[in-house]
Amino acid sequence: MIQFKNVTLEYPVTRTLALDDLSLQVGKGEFVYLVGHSGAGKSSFMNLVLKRALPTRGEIRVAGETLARYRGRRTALLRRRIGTVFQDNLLLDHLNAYDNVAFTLRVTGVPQREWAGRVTTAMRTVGLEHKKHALPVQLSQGEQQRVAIARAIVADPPLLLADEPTGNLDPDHSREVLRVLQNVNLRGTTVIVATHARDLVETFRHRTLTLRKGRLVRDDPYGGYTL
Ligand SMILES: Nc1ncnc2c1ncn2[C@@H]1O[C@H](COP(=O)(O)OP(=O)(O)OP(=O)(O)O)[C@@H](O)[C@H]1O
Repeated sequence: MIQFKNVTLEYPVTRTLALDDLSLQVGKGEFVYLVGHSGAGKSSFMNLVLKRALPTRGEIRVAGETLARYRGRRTALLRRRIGTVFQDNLLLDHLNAYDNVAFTLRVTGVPQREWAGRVTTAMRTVGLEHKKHALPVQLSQGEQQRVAIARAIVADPPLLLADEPTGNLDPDHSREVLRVLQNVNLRGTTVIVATHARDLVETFRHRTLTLRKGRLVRDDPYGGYTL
């Protein structure tokens, strides 16, 4: 699903070396954690996969295709096929949970007759079918995070990128979110989770990639949190 070959990312203005000669592969259907100290390069990795940033050197392939060959509209289409759960993509305040989730279907061009069924399935996956009429302010942070996951998965993306999906959540809600992500993975979506949540990485074991100063220093198939 993802292949990085000797990828280096140096941010232009500050000349920060965010990723340094990174080579790795993530196969279809895998569940992978990305861990590392703050500034290790986790978000930069996600941004490269989404082509929000361009590598200074090296080659990136997503779903078998070289990202450098994607241009304009194709880049937009690629992004639409990748579900994202990021701290900064908040729910739209004026829309209820159902409409927030349906919004993804609108922008991905899914026919309207499929919306109700798909939204209901996604809301059920995150355990919030009964809250579909609630506005974001009427939901707890954990529930809002689960709606954000429902929104990310409703179009059945082959790949889901989650950057700190349990940031700001208490331990119970964090575990709930992790279970949801695992369910999504069991349904066939490749899931990559960048996180600082040691307890989750230790409890729900999956392959774990550790970055340190932009370098891959560990690739543990059985998981475990060692920075
Ligand atoms: N847009 C940018 N311009 C310049 N430097 C950046 C930019 N974004 C990130 N950096 C720098 O690149 C390095 C990697 O940052 P990145 O956000 O990828 O780390 P991270 O592992 O996601 O950190 P955190 O766990 O704190 O989110 C850091 O030194 C950071 O300061």
